[in-house]
Amino acid sequence: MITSGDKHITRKEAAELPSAFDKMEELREKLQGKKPAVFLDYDGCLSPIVKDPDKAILTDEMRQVLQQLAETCTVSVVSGRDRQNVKNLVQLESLYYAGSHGFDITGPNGMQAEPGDAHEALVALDTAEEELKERLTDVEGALVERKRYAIAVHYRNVEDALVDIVQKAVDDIVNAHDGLKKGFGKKVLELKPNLDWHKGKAVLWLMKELGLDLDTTVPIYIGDDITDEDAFAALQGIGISVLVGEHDEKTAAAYSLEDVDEVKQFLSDLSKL
Ligand SMILES: O=P(O)(O)OC[C@H]1O[C@H](O[C@H]2O[C@H](CO)[C@@H](O)[C@H](O)[C@H]2O)[C@H](O)[C@@H](O)[C@@H]1O
Repeated sequence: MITSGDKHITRKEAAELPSAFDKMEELREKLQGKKPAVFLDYDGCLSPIVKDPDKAILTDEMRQVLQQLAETCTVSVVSGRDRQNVKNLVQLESLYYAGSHGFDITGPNGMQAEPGDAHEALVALDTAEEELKERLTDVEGALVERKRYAIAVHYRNVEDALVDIVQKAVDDIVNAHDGLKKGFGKKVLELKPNLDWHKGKAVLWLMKELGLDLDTTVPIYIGDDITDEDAFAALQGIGISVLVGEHDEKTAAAYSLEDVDEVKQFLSDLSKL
């Protein structure tokens, strides 16, 4: 039985985490007699962070590693991106995809679910999208990216002196819609449904839905961003969490990998365990 109830979460500085490669024996012991279920973030984990979100392409080598892994265990991509967008980037039918930070999930055999009950937020998201585009039309470099159940407002390509304008627009618009809340990421602000749902809940939901019991399965989550912390926290004490690189806050992950190349090597090693 998996629950996501309140539990004490330990957080560390990213620099304190041991490399997953240095702890392969420990990981092997955790997996003894059990199967992994692998949950992966996309940007910064499967594909490097780049200036243009449309250019965050998955390499053929990474696709091949994911394909091989999916032949040995359940693999899911849990992303802040739109679910269909991230599926188009990965292009593997055998994987599960949780998009919009876990609000929108599909998988093999026709699985389709919106377990966070975000449907009612669609009207507020539609209105906010229009308002943001209007407010930011003259801010060079600002990009409004609509996902089914979230809006990303990117400021990576906005000059420092203008970032305040982006932040103020997001604050004003999120405050005008009770049904929405603000989230943070790498050079991005997000407007999301104001609901108690996140990547961690989506991972636990998928495990339950797929009958992945902790007696037989070890969940492994790999991600690089603040939104992945909800999944690291959900798996603390019951699974294996790996932070890729670092972000601005302390982490609930237990192991680290440096970059996308290390993720690829780790996943390849995992499929051979
Ligand atoms: O949960 P993820 O799969 O990691 O998605 C998080 C956000 O990723 C994308 O934005 C980030 O990556 C872009 C491409 O490297 C980069 O340009 C941007 O600055 C990053 O914030 C994506 O565009 C967002 O929708 C996701 O929420």
